[in-house]
Amino acid sequence: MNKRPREDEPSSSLASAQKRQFGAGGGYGEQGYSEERISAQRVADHYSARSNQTLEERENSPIIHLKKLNNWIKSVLVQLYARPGDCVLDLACGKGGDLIKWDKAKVGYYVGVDIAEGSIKDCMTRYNGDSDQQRRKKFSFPARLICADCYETRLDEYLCEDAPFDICSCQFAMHYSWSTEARARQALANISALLRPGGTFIGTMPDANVIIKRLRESEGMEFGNSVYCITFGEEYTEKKFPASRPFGIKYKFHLEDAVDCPEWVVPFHLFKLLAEEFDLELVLMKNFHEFVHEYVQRPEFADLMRRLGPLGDGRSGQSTLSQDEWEASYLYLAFVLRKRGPPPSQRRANNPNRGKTFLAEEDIEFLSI
Ligand SMILES: C[S@@+](CC[C@H](N)C(=O)[O-])C[C@H]1O[C@@H](n2cnc3c(N)ncnc32)[C@H](O)[C@@H]1O
Repeated sequence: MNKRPREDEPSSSLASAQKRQFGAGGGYGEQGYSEERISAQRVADHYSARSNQTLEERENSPIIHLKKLNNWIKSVLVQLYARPGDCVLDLACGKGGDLIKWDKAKVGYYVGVDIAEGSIKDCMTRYNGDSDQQRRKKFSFPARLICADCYETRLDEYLCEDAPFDICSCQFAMHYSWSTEARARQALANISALLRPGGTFIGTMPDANVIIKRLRESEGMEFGNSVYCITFGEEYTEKKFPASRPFGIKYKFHLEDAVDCPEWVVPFHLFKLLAEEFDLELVLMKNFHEFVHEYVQRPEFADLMRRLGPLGDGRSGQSTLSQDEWEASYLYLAFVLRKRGPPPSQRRANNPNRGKTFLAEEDIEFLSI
């Protein structure tokens, strides 16, 4: 297993960063604001355009084993932290790739939010049980699907009647909030306000330590392998990232058969500090390599690994995760945060009006900012 690199990317100074970003008068400049929207829209368009793959297309993907490994990691997080009957808030839910995981955890209610209209519609199809991939019974929990920018929209207000949620999940997407401090704050404000005290926030995102280390090791502004490529702009030629500007550090990320859009570096120690401001305390943070090594030791998760198949099942001739896919997985980390405060002594009664068990397109709620 690779060793963790030292923590040498942007360091803390939220206050000074805030002053720079907001200027004396506070608020966005006109230009910064529209740039942000344009970037968020680019991300949304990219994901919207990626339609649901058939089972065959998926199995032929050059990163099929990486996708399976990612699914194993998300399943472990869900199994560790979700409880039967839980109300789930899935931020940046995409095409609903985690619905089966939540169903296995026997959750009671699900709200999925994503900025990409195409993805949220695919999520609806999957939820209704008619997607090509699914071929399974319908899900047992009622659901609600919302198309919105989770990092701009006041979801705390919009979803206040559904709150509190027991668990919030944001898988492979928290870094899209880190383009400005205002967005990062809105993301955490939404999560904190909607979680109950003692509620859990689970997620996965790029590991800034690894990305910055790889950039510094590379000769130019680009690094990667046969499955991924990361490119930083010329403004970072010195490969220095001042502590005073920890937001908006953009790079281009290409992951074969999956991602091709701008992303932002999230210095994890700042993420942790900012989360604390919103009463979210760190429970766990592990790079994917460490996560795999640790949890595959547990018999129940080793068994799940065999069933999902990212590392093969030991039969000869079976393909497994390639070295390049394993290296790409090193770019990510998993985290768990807990909302401060004592959990309520009683779970709130389930509101029978919440969500539906079959969703039509008209049921998808569209929120503009
Ligand atoms: C890599 S996909 C992950 C999808 C899903 N969480 C999963 O693990 O399968 C990233 C998702 O983040 C969504 N996303 C990006 N920016 C967003 C934003 N500002 N608000 C809501 N969703 C966003 C994208 O549309 C996309 O569905």
